[in-house]
Amino acid sequence: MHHFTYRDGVLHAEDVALPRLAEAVGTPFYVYATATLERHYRVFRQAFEGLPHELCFAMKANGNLAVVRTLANLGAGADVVSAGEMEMALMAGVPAGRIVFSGVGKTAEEMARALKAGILQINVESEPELETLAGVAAELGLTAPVALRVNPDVAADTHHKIATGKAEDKFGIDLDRAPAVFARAAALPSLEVTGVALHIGSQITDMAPFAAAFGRIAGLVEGLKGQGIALKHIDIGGGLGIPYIEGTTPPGPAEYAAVVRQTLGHLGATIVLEPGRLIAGNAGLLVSRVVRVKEGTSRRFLILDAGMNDLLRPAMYEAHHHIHPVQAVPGEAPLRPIDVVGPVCESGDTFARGRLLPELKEGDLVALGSAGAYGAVMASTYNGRPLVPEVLVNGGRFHIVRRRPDLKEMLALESLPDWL
Ligand SMILES: Cc1ncc(COP(=O)(O)O)c(C=O)c1O
Ligand SMILES: N[C@@H](CCCC[NH3+])C(=O)O
Repeated sequence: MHHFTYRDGVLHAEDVALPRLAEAVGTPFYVYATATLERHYRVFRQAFEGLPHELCFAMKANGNLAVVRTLANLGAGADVVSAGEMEMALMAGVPAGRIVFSGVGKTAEEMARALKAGILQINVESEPELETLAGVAAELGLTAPVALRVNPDVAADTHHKIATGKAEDKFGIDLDRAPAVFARAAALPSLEVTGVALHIGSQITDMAPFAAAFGRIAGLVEGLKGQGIALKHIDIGGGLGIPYIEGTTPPGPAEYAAVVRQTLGHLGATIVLEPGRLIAGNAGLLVSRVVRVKEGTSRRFLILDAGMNDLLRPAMYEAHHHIHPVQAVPGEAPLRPIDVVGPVCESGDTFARGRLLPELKEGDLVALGSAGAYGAVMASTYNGRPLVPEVLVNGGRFHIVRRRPDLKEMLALESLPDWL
């Protein structure tokens, strides 16, 4: 069941011991477990069995080439939000016909690239975007497959920075404007209206907002049918939350799929799913080494070689990530509260405050859990720190999918003007 487990006294990713991996790759690094990715993908699809659907993995959660290839091999499509993500999806082997393109700020150039690639659908988020897309398609002599992203004005109980479905959020077309915009889209000859899209936020662990939003969309779809606009696709976005805290079990794909069946199942459309976090989140760890332990006057600090630039979520969303000592800890080992921090020069570079951990010392390895989604993709080189490697394990083997650049390579992107 679990693909990160203690064996022979140390934490393993599948059959690879993390200390061995750390030796080979150097710390910090991200590691992803193939078996977990595959299991999450299968469980999600099984929940929707019998309902026509297309699963487009949200690449913003994890754009690692080997992760996306693993999912593409199982039949996944991709939800992309930039030309860069689209090219990465194609490179990973996702067929163009399984790619949907979302986002409020697509440029005309990005639209043209998507149309030339022949993707499944462009999810348009505003009236001006619709007009631009119609123009781009007409100029290329192509027909753009379009879904309109609607804002259902539903509050999702999640961190305010990742809620997207309220009227005041920048995403989607207001529900009451939607019929008119659909009519306009249907009248534009370079567009083919294929569907409606929504996405109310991320890390949602309560099914009620999904039910409310899907119910509103069902009403819209029925109204449009009366208007003579039949939709092939209902793209319900992503957003299903995962357990970050060990031992908690938020509703999973089965409960989510039940809501989808109840609210949208009768409409006969293909449901497009865009899960990101649920597929990749608990399939990844960030492995880091203890640089030193500092006993302050008021607090104790465990200083890691990974920082907020490598895993931004705690600093940005006060997110909780489990911290696993890589060396197995005997059951009776005393636990003491300690602040787990990185080396970056900001107090926000804190992974956990007062976390109960066994005694750890310089050189020990720890693994930050649930780091497979919105981890490496949100990393930066802040404080002159190179992006860390990403490794995929599969059974007993591993592959470094992205290696650590050396400082020379990192600096090679910079140059000085000749007048300085
Ligand atoms: C349009 C869209 N689809 C899918 C996702 C993926 O969401 P999650 O990782 O929460 O499943 C997001 C991010 O929240 C999104 O903005
Ligand atoms: N980056 C966020 C999720 C954003 C979802 C994007 N729409 C997180 O780490 O939780």
